[in-house]
Amino acid sequence: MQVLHEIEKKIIGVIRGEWRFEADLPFLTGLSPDQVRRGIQWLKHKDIITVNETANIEFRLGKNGLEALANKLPERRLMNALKGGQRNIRELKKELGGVLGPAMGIALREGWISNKNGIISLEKNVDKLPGEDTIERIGEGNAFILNLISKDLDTLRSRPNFIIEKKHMVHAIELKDKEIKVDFKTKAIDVEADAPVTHPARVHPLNEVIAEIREAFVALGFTEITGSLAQSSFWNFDALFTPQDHPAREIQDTFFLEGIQSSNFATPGQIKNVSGAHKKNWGPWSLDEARRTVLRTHTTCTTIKYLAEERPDEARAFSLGRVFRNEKVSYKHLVEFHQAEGVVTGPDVTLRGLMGIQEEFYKRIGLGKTKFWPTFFPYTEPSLQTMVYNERMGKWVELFGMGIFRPEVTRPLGIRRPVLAWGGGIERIAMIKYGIDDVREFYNNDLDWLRTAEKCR
Ligand SMILES: N[C@@H](Cc1ccccc1)C(=O)O
Repeated sequence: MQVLHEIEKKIIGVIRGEWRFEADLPFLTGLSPDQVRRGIQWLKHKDIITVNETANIEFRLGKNGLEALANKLPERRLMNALKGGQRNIRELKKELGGVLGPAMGIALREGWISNKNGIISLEKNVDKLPGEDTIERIGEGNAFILNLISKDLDTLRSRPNFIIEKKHMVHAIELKDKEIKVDFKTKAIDVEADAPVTHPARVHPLNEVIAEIREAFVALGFTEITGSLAQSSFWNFDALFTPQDHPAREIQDTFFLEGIQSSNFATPGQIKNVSGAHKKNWGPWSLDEARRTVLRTHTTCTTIKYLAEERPDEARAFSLGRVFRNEKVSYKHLVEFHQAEGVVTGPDVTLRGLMGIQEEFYKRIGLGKTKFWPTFFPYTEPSLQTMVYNERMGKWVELFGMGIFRPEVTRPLGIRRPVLAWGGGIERIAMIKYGIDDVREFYNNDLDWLRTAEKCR
């Protein structure tokens, strides 16, 4: 028993036992042409009906046809002119003008008239000349081939400008199984009906995760901050109390923009104070080194620049974006990837509070078991690392680095309140959520994967 939509039932109701033209179905069913079109598509897809397409030809009179309708066919006019007896061709020419030629051609060929040295006489009286019937039937309107006698029509079709033809495609609808049983009482929509698989546009899986992280931050009351991808070494390293001979500042870890020295990147006061902290701890400090432009190696440069510029008493801010590291590409490393970074400052922020925010944040982005581990960053003290348990791989993976900014970072920039900060790779989170083991998968543009990738919880 087929469960069908109301529209389908109405169509089946009128094609039981006989085929119908699609064009007649709106009248027969009371459906709109649009509903009929849809219903036919559904029924065809369900293999309940067959649709046969044929061409129907519509005929109208052309210029010469209309002229014949008004004044009769040229050969008829000629024969009428001969009814009273034979005539001289010159006289006829005066009377009939341009139509005399074609009229003589046909009438002579058919033996209706004869021509003896320019004297024309009628040989035979013909009641209905070929084509006269068709011209009458079409008249000034139009007609389909069913209403016409094809032999009569054909004589006119071969003459120029008598008949105009227009092709219409018509669809004849027929039931495949004449005995089909339709339940006329059941529900209107069959939610289990097969439907073709479609692949509507979707957001890239990585962008989906980025959007989700952004939403989690916003829900926790954070405001988004942004920064440029190219930065002075000053903001990427020096302001973050990273010594100028630190290994991270080596060419094999960082992409330097060759020959581009940053200028006006900080105020003289900021440069004086930051360099002061460096000199006090490690001796000589080079302004040229601080000027070297780098592709930012982390989003923490956006955080510190924001804090130095705004010096907020209280703030919750976050940034998301691309970072670059001169690393060998592998299943877990890309040279270009994304980081998420959060920062909180206020009169009474604490390390405990930082851990609380982390737990809330991970819960919101759907990560499971997490734990904290002590670690080291040049700019935070204490420093922690969160690890998240990857159920599928059965192992702990590093997630965010975090800590409280050292006074050597905050004091030179006039930041008075304690600052909590954390940051880490977005691809890593996305790998856990999408259950993939190779980070390169996000950038392979594998359509099959992009179409079917689903986040696992
Ligand atoms: N910038 C660190 C993370 C971090 C951010 C903020 C504070 C401490 C650590 C990284 O790249 O991994």
